[in-house]
Amino acid sequence: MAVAGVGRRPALHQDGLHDKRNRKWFGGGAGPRRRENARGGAGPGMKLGRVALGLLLLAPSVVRAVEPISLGLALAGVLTGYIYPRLYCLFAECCGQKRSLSREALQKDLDHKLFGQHLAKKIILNAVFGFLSNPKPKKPLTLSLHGWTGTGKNFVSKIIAENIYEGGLNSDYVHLFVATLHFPHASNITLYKDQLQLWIRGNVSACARSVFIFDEMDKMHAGLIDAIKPFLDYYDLVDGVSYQKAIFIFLSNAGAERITDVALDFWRSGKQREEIKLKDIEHALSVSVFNNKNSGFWHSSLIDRNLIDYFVPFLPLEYKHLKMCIRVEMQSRGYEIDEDIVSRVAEEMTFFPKEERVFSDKGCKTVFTKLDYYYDD
Ligand SMILES: Nc1ncnc2c1ncn2[C@@H]1O[C@H](COP(=O)(O)OP(=O)(O)OP(=O)(O)O)[C@@H](O)[C@H]1O
Repeated sequence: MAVAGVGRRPALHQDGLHDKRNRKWFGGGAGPRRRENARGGAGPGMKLGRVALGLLLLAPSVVRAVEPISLGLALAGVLTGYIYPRLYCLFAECCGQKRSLSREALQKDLDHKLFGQHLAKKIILNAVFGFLSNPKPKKPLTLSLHGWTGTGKNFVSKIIAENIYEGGLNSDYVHLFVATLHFPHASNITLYKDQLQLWIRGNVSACARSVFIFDEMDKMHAGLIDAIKPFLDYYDLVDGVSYQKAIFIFLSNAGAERITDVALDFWRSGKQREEIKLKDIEHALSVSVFNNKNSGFWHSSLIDRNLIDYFVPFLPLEYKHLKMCIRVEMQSRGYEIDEDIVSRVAEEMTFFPKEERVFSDKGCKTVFTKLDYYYDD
């Protein structure tokens, strides 16, 4: 993943006004890197190719009139501008979708890897695949993932990224903003707003199918995220750029209490958590996020104007889910699954509410480090 301001950075497209503006990125040292050309996008090479192709298709009499050198040049144009980018994209990552993108692959990943999140699975599968299959979306896809720590929000973002781009989180077209890292100082909010707009504009200009992930939304200064409102709205173009194919994912712990209350009510009344429906949570979640000063969305116009497509609840994880996470980790380290160790690691975790001990305090986070204790050879 291109972590904004750290390591590989999102590209800043420089044209006109933006080229002359201050390009220093406050949140993380050096400024964003410029991408010269979006591979696979309709760059100048592709346009040249199309023009050349058009020339070749002209009436034979015209073609006959063209001397061999011009014809050769036109052919070269076709090769370099039209065929080469396509050949290139067979071997390297290009802006756009993964070649093998399929609903089945995304579903398989979610079914096999993500535990205890039936609502998130269903929403994400339908929302992401529906959006990617739509050749002309009216607005970018915006998903706001909410839930307790360690319940899989970052994990799902990774699965989404991997299903869109071969490089997953390491793709040049996937960008991560971390509130405490990139927007640490409340006094710089005006500057951050400018930077954020420039950065997103630059990357979407270079690749329409860019993915932006905003982690720690609950630590984002109120009002900052509203800077990107014009990009999330139903506009065909904003200053000549279309944002309609981009994907924005917001991650937050805000609203976790509300989600937990619903999950606990179901548990106490003896119902299966899988019986929880989106309608049991979604509205209350959006209202609570809107009214929460520490949500990053406090009185945000993104919610007010209905620009968030889905509020995705992540349910708190239970003992059985921790065991599933531990088994996966054992397998990935090449160990035989030892059910005795699985139970011992899971029992070391703390659970809430105090009396009933239903949900893991830290979700699946830290189970992996606890496992080290049993394999310290
Ligand atoms: N529901 C889940 N199913 C499978 N694995 C999970 C799940 N939740 C968490 N994990 C595992 O725990 C790790 C940490 O979870 P993750 O970073 O996704 O939590 P998070 O919800 O983003 O937490 P935070 O709110 O603290 O950022 C993941 O990389 C994954 O290995």
